[in-house]
Amino acid sequence: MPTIELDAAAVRVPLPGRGEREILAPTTLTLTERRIGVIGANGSGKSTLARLLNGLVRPSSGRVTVEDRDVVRDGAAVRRLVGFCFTDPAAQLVMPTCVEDIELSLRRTVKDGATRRERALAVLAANGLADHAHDSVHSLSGGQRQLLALSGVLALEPAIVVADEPTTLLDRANTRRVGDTLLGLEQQLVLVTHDLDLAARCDRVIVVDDARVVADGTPADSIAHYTGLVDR
Ligand SMILES: Nc1ncnc2c1ncn2[C@@H]1O[C@H](COP(=O)(O)OP(=O)(O)OP(=O)(O)O)[C@@H](O)[C@H]1O
Repeated sequence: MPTIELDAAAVRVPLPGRGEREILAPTTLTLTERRIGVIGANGSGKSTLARLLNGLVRPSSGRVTVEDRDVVRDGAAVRRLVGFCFTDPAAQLVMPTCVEDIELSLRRTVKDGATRRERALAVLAANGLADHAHDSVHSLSGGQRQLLALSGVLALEPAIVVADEPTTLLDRANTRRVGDTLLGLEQQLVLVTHDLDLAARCDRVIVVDDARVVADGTPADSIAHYTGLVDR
């Protein structure tokens, strides 16, 4: 599996007229497991941590590297390695039909139009969307839309997938479908989630509370720590 390293990486944002606020305290982690869950309360800093991993957020101090590439200095290389899946697929889906949306993802890497179409159809088929290739993105269910957004990320064959609450908008059946797809990926997965059943299926779970990592270990230990915080 790839290696993601945070070396005292912290994120601070300006508070107008009042200095700065730390939204992630200096954090040092080495992530090498296949499926890494990140859990914690609303506003605790999970998305900030996830966004550091592909340069969507830059560390205010410290360093983040992916396979020894610095997310700030080697941003383009890091974005090729790390695919990012958002909570709301609408943030990623912009073309009228499903196949066109995947083709858009592939526009830089596959120059020939016929090959691009072939590759896009294969990616849709691999994610159970073959029958919807020529359908409007808007005709899909919420779960199918999330799978389509994920397909667009997977089309680029990233070594790592970071998914930020990808099932939050989904019902139970679609949560299971999208969760099964993500947890079954061959790639390394960093999964930010409020779904403790999905977190329990990861190899390692990190708990974020009040802008810092407060637990990091087996799913059972980390989930117990988190529920202890909630019940406190
Ligand atoms: N660019 C920014 N400027 C100011 N504050 C920010 C910025 N980005 C995040 N924050 C604040 O930092 C805190 C942590 O945000 P973050 O999105 O990382 O939390 P989260 O754990 O992912 O929450 P949720 O579960 O609600 O998605 C929140 O209070 C948020 O309002």
